[in-house]
Amino acid sequence: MPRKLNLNVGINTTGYLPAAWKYRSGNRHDIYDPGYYKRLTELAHRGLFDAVFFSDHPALMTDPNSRPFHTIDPLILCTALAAQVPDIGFVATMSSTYNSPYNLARRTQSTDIVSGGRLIINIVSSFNPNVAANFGSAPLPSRSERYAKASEFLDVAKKLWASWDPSREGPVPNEQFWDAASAHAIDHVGDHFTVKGPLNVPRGPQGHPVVAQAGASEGGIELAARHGEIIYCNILSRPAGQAFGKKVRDRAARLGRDPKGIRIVPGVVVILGETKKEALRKHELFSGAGSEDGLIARFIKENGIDPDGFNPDAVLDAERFIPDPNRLQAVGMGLGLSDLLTHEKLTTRQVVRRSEGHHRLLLGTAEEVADALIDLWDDGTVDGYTLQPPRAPDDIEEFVDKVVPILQDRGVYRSRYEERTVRERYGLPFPAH
Ligand SMILES: Cc1cc2nc3c(=O)[nH]c(=O)nc-3n(C[C@H](O)[C@H](O)[C@H](O)COP(=O)(O)O)c2cc1C
Repeated sequence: MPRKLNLNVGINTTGYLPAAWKYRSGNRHDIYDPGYYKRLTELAHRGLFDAVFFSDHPALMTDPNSRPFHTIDPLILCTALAAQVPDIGFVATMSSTYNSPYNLARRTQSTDIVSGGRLIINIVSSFNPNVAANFGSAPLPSRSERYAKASEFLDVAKKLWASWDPSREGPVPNEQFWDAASAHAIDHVGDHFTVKGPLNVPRGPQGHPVVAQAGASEGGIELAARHGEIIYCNILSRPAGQAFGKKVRDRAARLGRDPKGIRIVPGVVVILGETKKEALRKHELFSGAGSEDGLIARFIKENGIDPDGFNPDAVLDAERFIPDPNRLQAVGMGLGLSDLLTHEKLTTRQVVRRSEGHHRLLLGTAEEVADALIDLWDDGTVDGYTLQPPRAPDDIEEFVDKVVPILQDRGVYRSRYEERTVRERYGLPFPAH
């Protein structure tokens, strides 16, 4: 089967860019209206996306000038949407630090069965202290502790997902209801979890939900290599993308895992215009910066640079932007920029037009955007993208109407849904027991 471009689309609240809510159609109550998410999912379905994507932090953002980005629980929402919109898949972000393996394995396997094999779970270890504060008085565990727990969490979840397999049933005597030997205890005893099992939900149509992973620190790469089937990341250029993909796949091979079971699916922010100039102007508005100077001023502030005497047209030193591996925020979010500057000599004025919200920024006409999307996909640097629209529904609708037809004309994107499960759509292997 010819290789096709995989596309997910983020549909959190009003869209990906915090300040872009001022330029969207709709009202502020959309963010907790199930009907609104149904309309977004139907729009994504019309665009034949592989899946809609929900990032998540179980904490309310309370900045009055920005929209809360995470509201209704993603797994609940995905389950409800799966009953209303056919074909399309669902990515629910869930924390391995603030969940239990048994409950998460049960809930996700249940959604995967209910949806007919359309669930992808994006396992994050959570890095936000406001999240930690909602789960007891203990501070956020260190990154290394979080990732050690995340790895064991997924080991346990996979054992549970495979623990009851009706296909293992033998002949069932008349007086018996079922062959209980088809369900095995897992008797897991580890550093972080003790779980007997079996799971009281049987194996689903995908074996288990597809496992996505975000986070690109050392711990994030290890988790991706061990368990990640779809890697959601920040890739701003070809050399950076190839280096990232090689790093994850080489680590997977060293761990005895077939790297062919890994798809690199970075985020991408697309802002379309009838002309490049129009797209540049929309970027200045949707980012909240107001102008190119505003974008530069924001960059200086976000990176703690002394504005006095700063020259936005001087080439930036990549070393200066390598994120502290122990910083609180996601290291992966910061690595995108330092990787870009490692491979390309760029000034601030150039950089602010290459990345928005830590993701690769594509500004231009539909043709130019389609060319850029195909560019990194064609040679295998990436397997697809998670489109992060500045505004929902507006930028999703524009992408579906203007960019999808070009991708289809180029023969790189589906013209109809064919495979039943998201695992099949991504060409991922069915998990062994
Ligand atoms: C592209 C991307 C998206 C992410 N989305 C989330 C998210 O929705 N929720 C979350 O808690 N962490 C998210 N993270 C952070 C990591 O998944 C994870 O929480 C980890 O603790 C920090 O990542 P790091 O390994 O890059 O430091 C994201 C990271 C990346 C690179």
